[in-house]
Amino acid sequence: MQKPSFQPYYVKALSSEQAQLPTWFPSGHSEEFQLILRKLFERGFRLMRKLNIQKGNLSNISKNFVLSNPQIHVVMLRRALDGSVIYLARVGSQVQGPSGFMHGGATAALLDDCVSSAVLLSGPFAMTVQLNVQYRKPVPLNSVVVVEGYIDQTNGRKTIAGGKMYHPDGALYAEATLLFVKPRLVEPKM
Ligand SMILES: CCCCCCCCCCCC(=O)SCCNC(=O)CCNC(=O)[C@H](O)C(C)(C)COP(=O)(O)OP(=O)(O)OC[C@H]1O[C@@H](n2cnc3c(N)ncnc32)[C@H](O)[C@@H]1OP(=O)(O)O
Repeated sequence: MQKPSFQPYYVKALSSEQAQLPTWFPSGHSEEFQLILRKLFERGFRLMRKLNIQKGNLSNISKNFVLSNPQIHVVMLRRALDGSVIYLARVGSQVQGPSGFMHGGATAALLDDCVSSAVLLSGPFAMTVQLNVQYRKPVPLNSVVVVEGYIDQTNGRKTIAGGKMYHPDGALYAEATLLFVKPRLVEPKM
């Protein structure tokens, strides 16, 4: 199933009414960042809280490479309608690959993490076994990116999923297709 790209509903959201942000909305972000978050709320995304309660086997996420990384500040949102997940992320200066731009491995990790969140929050524990990233534009350091993760289809223990990384104006930085497999035996702790 082909998911609609992020851009059309992002652009459409710009014309709709302002959503009311919760009082616990993290402060200190740019106006641009707050505008995107507001628009996402209007599209039905909700900030995830109390993750360890919702998914007991994910209670260790504070050690997650991406979510605990001081160079990658993430606000996670999820849409109940289809389980897709949005990461609003600010990438710092020390995730450099090419001079002035984000390392491709960091881009891949961010995509993998966002899509993994969509998969893990939608079903049983599964691990990435394939990650195919298409890099479309270099991502500047010290910038805000919007990452979308969604499930395409699940067939038995296998889930095919996808992710996209955008500039806040909707320009595509990178896109990925992923294959997840639910382990046959033990469920590793994340
Ligand atoms: C929410 C809060 C935030 C939470 C945020 C948290 C985000 C965390 C994100 C972390 C994401 C990661 O980095 S995960 C870490 C990187 N990934 C890994 O380390 C996974 C390493 N791989 C494995 O351990 C293993 O392959 C398993 C356990 C996944 C599967 O082994 P298994 O259980 O023995 O299954 P097995 O029989 O081999 O395979 C089952 C089926 O899948 C197919 N299959 C298996 N591997 C592959 C493959 N690479 N490519 C194609 N197909 C494959 C097999 O052919 C088979 O198909 P058929 O014969 O049935 O048709």
